[in-house]
Amino acid sequence: MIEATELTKRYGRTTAVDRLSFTVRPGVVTGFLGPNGAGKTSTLRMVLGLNRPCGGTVTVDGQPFGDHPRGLRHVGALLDAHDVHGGRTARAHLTALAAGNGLSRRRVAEVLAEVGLADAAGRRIGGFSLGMKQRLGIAAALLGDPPVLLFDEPLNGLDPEGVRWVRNLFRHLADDGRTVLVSSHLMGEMEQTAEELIVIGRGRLIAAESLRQFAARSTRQRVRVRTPDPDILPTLLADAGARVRRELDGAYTVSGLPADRIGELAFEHGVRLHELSPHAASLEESFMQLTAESVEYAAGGAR
Ligand SMILES: Nc1ncnc2c1ncn2[C@@H]1O[C@H](COP(=O)(O)OP(=O)(O)OP(=O)(O)O)[C@@H](O)[C@H]1O
Repeated sequence: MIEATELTKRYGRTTAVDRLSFTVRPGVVTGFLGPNGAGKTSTLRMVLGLNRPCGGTVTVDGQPFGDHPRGLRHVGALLDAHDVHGGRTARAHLTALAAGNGLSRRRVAEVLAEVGLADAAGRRIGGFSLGMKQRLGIAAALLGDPPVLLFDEPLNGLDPEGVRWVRNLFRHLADDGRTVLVSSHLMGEMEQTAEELIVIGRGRLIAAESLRQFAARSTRQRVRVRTPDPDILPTLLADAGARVRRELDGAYTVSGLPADRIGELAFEHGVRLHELSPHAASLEESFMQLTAESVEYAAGGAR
């Protein structure tokens, strides 16, 4: 279990993590979500004791990570897949890590096979694709067979087969009773990966709940309407409290009124409709709405 309490990190005048409190439970995959610059990496680095918090605490199974004598056997982490010595082979890289943590060479061979890099074990990492580096980083995280695993943007650079493999791996690790925390800036990536979510923006907690709860809370309906009487309908809907946006193809996207009410209003006023179709907002859209306020750099310039 990972527990953060009022965790805070400032870099000069930038507050990267702002009194953040959350709990990550074992046995489920937890997605750590936030737009670019939200403070995910800073938080993970504090969990691992690589950065010192300016305030608050974070513990892994009740202790600050630095106090755990077992290192890689307790927490495995993939932070930056590029942070490896390109001149080394995959096997040499993992063997050095294993030696530093009292782990066997046999374990190196096992994890190389587990991540699908057995055939590339003797190749220099400098020639690896990003996807292969991600696999190597995951192998390093698994090396000590730890009960707690952290992955920072592990799906970056993976092809669809790789993404499916990683999702299955995370699910199996969680099913074994491990604590698995996976960061991403894309809700779409987490939709099929995580059961629990911790959503942050500008270093602050926005939501901590199950994916199902998040979906139920944030799904908003929009209705697409087409009419050959465009002079009447938009005003009618706006007067009834809806927000109406005209699309490039001439249709209207209406939010704030259910489809049946729109149909009734049109009928009552003799407006012909050629289309009336409700659409649930995707989780990605809901996430974007929820975090819109906290996006550090939005299109159109920094805020
Ligand atoms: N070493 C540092 N020195 C100064 N500012 C930093 C440093 N590390 C991070 N920051 C700033 O802290 C904020 C949070 O960054 P962080 O990398 O933790 O976010 P993130 O959610 O991981 O973002 P991304 O998805 O872009 O990796 C950003 O404003 C970033 O510019």
